[in-house]
Amino acid sequence: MNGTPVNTIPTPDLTPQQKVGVLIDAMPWIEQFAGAIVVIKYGGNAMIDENLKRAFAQDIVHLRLLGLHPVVVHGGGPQISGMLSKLGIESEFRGGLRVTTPEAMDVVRMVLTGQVSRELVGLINDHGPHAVGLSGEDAGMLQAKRRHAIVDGEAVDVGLVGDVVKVNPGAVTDIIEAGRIPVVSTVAPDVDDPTQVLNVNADTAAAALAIALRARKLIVLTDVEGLYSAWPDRSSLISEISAKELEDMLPSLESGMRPKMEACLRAVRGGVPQAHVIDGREPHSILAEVFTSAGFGTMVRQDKEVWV
Ligand SMILES: Nc1ncnc2c1ncn2[C@@H]1O[C@H](COP(=O)(O)OP(=O)(O)O)[C@@H](O)[C@H]1O
Ligand SMILES: CC(=O)N[C@@H](CCC(=O)OP(=O)(O)O)C(=O)O
Repeated sequence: MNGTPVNTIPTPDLTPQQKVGVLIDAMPWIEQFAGAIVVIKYGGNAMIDENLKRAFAQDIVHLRLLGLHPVVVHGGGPQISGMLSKLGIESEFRGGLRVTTPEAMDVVRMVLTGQVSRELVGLINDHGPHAVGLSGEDAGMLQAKRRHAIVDGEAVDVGLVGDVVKVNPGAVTDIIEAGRIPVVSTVAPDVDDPTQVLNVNADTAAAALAIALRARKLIVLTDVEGLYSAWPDRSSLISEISAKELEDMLPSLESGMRPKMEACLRAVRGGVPQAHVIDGREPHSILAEVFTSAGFGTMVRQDKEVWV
């Protein structure tokens, strides 16, 4: 860490007393999360403009400077779709997962590891030599098994799409222990044929990594305020939901929200105390989530313990 100041965004016109108040309010949270691993999934739909991407990179560096260990797992769905259409390769989603042909898989891998990861690593490293990019293929970090999508209750073949079945977090913990910030792309070798790589939904991979790293939080940044109980009715935002309640709700969820909320459920059932879905279109939403008591978006919590 070189301690370079990263607050390049002008602060609103607060009095010195108000500024101190903000700092004092944040102190208990800074203390509570010092040393904690927090996995942050940055969805492609939240990477909508340059200022937002820069604010995201700043927040990640702020977390590190405040003593947390952020691990970034990035998506890139819209960026992959853009490249596929530029190359004239057809692509469609079934049950929130991309139908991935061998031809599309080459593009998925190229865009995630060669484009989106490089850009995020570069933006974080504008603040110092913090970020290291790696993919599920590096140092045997992820192994995946081919999976189906579920559409109207039926299993549907989506090609070279995998679900994470094994995580070896050694490479990530090495980077964390060196004080740096891992930035993970979610392609992974097929456990049944290691010469084949599979396309892993980034929410799914983030959850698996959060469990393996015993993260204190999984934070998923997307392009809505959180989970709505009656989408698209925007008055139905859920601020908090238990794992059991979410499990009951899952079959009714559609499009990208299904894998996202499955991932949150998987994370909390796997021991991560909290999973959050927050609006990545709001600058500095990560800091608001971690360091304020008001919270932000939708929090998925573990089921309350039942005492008998
Ligand atoms: N119940 C719901 N609550 C919120 N968003 C929903 C819901 N159902 C479907 N969606 C859709 O899911 C989208 C987020 O998923 P996705 O597009 O895959 O995002 P990302 O790229 O961040 O992973 C939202 O933009 C919204 O259109
Ligand atoms: C299997 C599958 O659907 N993989 C995703 C991987 C990228 C991703 O998850 O990106 P977002 O987080 O931006 O949606 C895809 O091909 O789009």
